[in-house]
Amino acid sequence: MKITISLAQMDIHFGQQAANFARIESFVAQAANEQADIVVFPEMWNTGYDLTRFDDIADADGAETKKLCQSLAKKYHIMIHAGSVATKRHQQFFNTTYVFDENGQLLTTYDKVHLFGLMHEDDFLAAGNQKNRFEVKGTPATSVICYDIRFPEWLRTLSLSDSRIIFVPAEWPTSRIPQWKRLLAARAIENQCFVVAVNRVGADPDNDFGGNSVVIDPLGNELLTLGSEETLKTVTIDISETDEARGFMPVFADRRPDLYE
Ligand SMILES: NC(=O)CCC(=O)C(=O)O
Repeated sequence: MKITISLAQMDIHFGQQAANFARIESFVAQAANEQADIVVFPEMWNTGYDLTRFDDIADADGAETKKLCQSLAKKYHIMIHAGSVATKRHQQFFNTTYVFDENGQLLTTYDKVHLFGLMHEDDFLAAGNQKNRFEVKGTPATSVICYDIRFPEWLRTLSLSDSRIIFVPAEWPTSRIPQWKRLLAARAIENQCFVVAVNRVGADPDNDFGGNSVVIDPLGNELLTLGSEETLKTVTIDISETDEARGFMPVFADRRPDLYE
């Protein structure tokens, strides 16, 4: 099975949801024009980390995000991994991923599990506590968000449902891009799967963000690496490479979960 994936490495207007909503159609249209099966956006692309204003600007129950992405998915007949967006539910705020199929149907919802204290998420957001699993052209996949990649036990837990692709939307600062690359490669190698990671570019009042969105194969090779400019790039992956990696070295079968508690 081959899957064509577009990485929408966008800049984000700080706290301006309407402006960010207005920008995504051009990325979706370009991805569809490049025959992509799925287009992937970065973390919290609706507002950025304008945390103190979330009461005014976070998307209530993700309703606006869902309406927009469902209509774009249907219009361009393409799956949309909507990165993540700031959402509001029951008087709490979340950093939430939505994934839509090419008919606009919502396939999964995931709230970021590990909140990132260095960017004050834990002061403003509630943490998620649920796994997620969905399919891209019949291939099992899962999603985490940014800081989650520093928790290999969480990605392993998600991978045990036979995920062959791990998606990672991010707002990862420029100063730690070398760690971003190494962590993502390690997660791909140890889980013997593809990693599709989309970082934002540009800056907010506290950080510069370094792009370097990347698609990594199950052996840790970078198949596509973006620079630090706003852009969309497309690559095709071959899922049979995950079977080859797992057949050659049966890491999942060799696990000793009885010793891991
Ligand atoms: N938005 C984030 O979760 C950033 C995580 C990060 O920068 C890290 O170093 O981890």
